[in-house]
Amino acid sequence: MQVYGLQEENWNESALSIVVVGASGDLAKKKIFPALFALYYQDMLPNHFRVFGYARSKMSDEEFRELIGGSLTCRLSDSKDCGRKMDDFLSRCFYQPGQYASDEDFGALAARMSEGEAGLAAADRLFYLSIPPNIFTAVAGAASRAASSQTGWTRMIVEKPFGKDSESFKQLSDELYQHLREDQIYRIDHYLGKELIENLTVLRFANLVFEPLWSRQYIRNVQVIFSENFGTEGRGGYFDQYGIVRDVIQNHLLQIMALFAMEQPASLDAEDIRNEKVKVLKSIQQVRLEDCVLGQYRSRTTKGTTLPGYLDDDTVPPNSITPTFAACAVFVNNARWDGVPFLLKAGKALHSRVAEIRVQFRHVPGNLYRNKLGVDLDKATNELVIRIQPNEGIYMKINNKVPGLGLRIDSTRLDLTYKAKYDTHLPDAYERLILDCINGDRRLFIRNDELEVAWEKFTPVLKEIEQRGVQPELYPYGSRGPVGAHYLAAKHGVRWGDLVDDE
Ligand SMILES: NC(=O)C1=CN([C@@H]2O[C@H](COP(=O)(O)OP(=O)(O)OC[C@H]3O[C@@H](n4cnc5c(N)ncnc54)[C@H](OP(=O)(O)O)[C@@H]3O)[C@@H](O)[C@H]2O)C=CC1
Ligand SMILES: O=C1O[C@H](COP(=O)(O)O)[C@@H](O)[C@H](O)[C@H]1O
Repeated sequence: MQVYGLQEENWNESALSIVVVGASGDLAKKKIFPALFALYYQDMLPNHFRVFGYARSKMSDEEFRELIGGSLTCRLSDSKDCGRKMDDFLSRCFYQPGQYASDEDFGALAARMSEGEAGLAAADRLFYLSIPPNIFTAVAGAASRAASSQTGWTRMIVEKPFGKDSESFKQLSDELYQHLREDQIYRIDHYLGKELIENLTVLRFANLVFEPLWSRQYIRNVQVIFSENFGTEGRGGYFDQYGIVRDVIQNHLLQIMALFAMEQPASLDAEDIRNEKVKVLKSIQQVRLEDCVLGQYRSRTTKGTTLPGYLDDDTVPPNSITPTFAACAVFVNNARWDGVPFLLKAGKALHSRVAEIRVQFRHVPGNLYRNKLGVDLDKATNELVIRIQPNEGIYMKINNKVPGLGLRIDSTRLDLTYKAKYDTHLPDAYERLILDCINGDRRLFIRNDELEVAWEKFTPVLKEIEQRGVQPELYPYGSRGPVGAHYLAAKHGVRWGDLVDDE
């Protein structure tokens, strides 16, 4: 395996063509091209790399360069050479218009790719499917038939959503297997590419102090929290067909939970890690409707400005009951986690943008300092917070004597805030994941059986919600979400750590 960015001697041996299918779209512009430029800027791409945009929209190479040029930024600290590098990068970008199911059009793309591959020992081709899911299979078929590499590898990154339930997942999966082998499919969940998520296994398995505490014996509950302070703006059409459970909880939050709760893998090999994830996912109980709270944001007028409700989005059908907020209590039926609630909470149009994991520990038995800590024992227990974004960091809430005469105890933090400790920019998740795919590193991509189990756990409750037409509880735009989330937490003896910290 060639490891680009690390083994420079390999860089001249083969060509790399990266094809962004759906190049005219939102994700391509917002994330994929900026990530590719950031990799190029950091010299992580091989010498003979070229980028091809592919979509139905008609554009010349020049127009395409203009389109993506506007979204590239020189955000890296050493940006003095950035203008020149940007021009170099753009000169390696090309655009090929075409239909998604057309072998002929993908053949024309292949002919253009071949031009830059001539004379090199191997030509590797990476297709990033940044398109709506209803055309994944058509593209996989046409691209693999007409534009696969004959001398190197061909890989495809497939975006979410990967199905809507167990049945549609299986259909999509079977269809993709008609064109691609498992080792060619890179199912992306961009949360796995975030710095703090990569660090989760390091934190657990490289520190003696955590692993012994990582069980029902010491942990009271685990909270995986995602909140955004903006609504579906512009993506309502997509979002309404899926809802927040499918958009965020069944994938991003469940993946985080699996990494958090799995047993130690035999090695850092992708298959060993993914075997452990599948094992713990299988041990999760079916999610029950009585353990879920659903919400939908409504409009709110504040200081003379009206923030639109979900139903005010023109792309959302009138009277939609699609949830934009959900909190679910999930349980793992195994010896390590029996009885520990994992609370997964996600919402749009809330009061802040944050993603974090909160681990609340049990009370110290026979606590000597009980009367010094006040009556609120919830506030006096240790809590480990892994802040995924923004202001990435890890902190542990501990009880500490307030310095000075007398004996006053205070809850304070052992704090590792990344920007205070590390003078380096954190790579965007898409940078890391695209580079991993180029290097053939599958650890942070999702295997088919992981998704199969993930859908098994959520499909029954999603169907029940839809069949019963469960009405979401309304919450105002910019609020802390529906009150029902507090009742759900209280039912399981939990207080939301993010809301306590806000007080
Ligand atoms: N945008 C985001 O923030 C995120 C997106 N994703 C996923 O990434 C993928 C791409 O997302 P995004 O860029 O937002 O998608 P877009 O809706 O912007 O679609 C991408 C491109 O696909 C083509 N397209 C759109 N609709 C259709 C259609 N019905 N039939 C055929 N072609 C169509 C269009 O290109 P043209 O008309 O030129 O052919 C469009 O520019 C999706 O699977 C999405 O779920 C995942 C996480 C976040
Ligand atoms: O996958 C998705 O993620 C984004 C949030 O990603 P982030 O990296 O900006 O936190 C979310 O807005 C979107 O609805 C969802 O599809």
